[in-house]
Amino acid sequence: MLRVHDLSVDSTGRRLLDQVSFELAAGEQVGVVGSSGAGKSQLVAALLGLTAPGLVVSGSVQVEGTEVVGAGPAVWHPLRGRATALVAQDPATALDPLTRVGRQVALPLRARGVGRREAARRADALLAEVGLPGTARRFPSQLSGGQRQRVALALALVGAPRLLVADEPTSALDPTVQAGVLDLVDRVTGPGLAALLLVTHDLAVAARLCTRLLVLDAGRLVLDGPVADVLGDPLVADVVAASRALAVTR
Ligand SMILES: Nc1ncnc2c1ncn2[C@@H]1O[C@H](COP(=O)(O)OP(=O)(O)OP(=O)(O)O)[C@@H](O)[C@H]1O
Repeated sequence: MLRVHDLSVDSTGRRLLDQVSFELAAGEQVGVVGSSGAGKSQLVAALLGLTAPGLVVSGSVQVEGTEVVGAGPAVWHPLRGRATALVAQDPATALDPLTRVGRQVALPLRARGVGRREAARRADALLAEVGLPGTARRFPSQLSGGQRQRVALALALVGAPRLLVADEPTSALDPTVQAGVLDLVDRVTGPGLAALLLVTHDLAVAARLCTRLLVLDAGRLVLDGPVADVLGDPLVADVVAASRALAVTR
């Protein structure tokens, strides 16, 4: 699904991501953990062609065999939403506040030539699948934060992506609704379904959803292995301490 080799991201005079290499198989559920500033978001951005202007990406990222480092819209167009899809931390970045959620979920289908009625029917079905039946005519402002993140997930799933990248998908949510959204992410990814790359501060969450963990520290990939091996590694103690400290300050 994904082959990453020597991926680096540089700012002027500073390396934010340093020669990261790993592979991710179809249907694999992999967590990316690391303390604040470790480079998790830079990794996600570089993988998905979303690196901020002014930063320089080097190395190689192949999405299902297609090289995407330095690729333009023509290369990304057939991949975005189908090969890869992103669920960001804040659903507000994915949703249009002025468009009813059913229409938002239907729009990518319409863009692919699906008829109006069929697109609406499929949007309704997808909203029901993420636990929001009957909400198609609501605006994002008429939904709770957890419900909005479910709509963002429906939007990410509409193209049946083969890799779902979720960057702290529940950290903006109330703890009481976090579990429901994570269960949903778990239900729609895994063997035979989409692969998952889950960025999280929370090792417990990563351990629950993922079979393998990547640990970033100061832009470097310092560990990559099965969850049990990584959690048992002394290097991870620092990450655990950092994530606990963060949980307390939050
Ligand atoms: N546009 C930018 N220009 C220069 N440096 C940046 C830019 N964006 C992020 N950085 C720096 O890159 C480093 C990695 O940031 P990144 O956001 O990837 O960390 P993170 O692991 O996702 O942290 P957090 O868990 O706090 O979100 C940080 O030191 C950050 O200050």
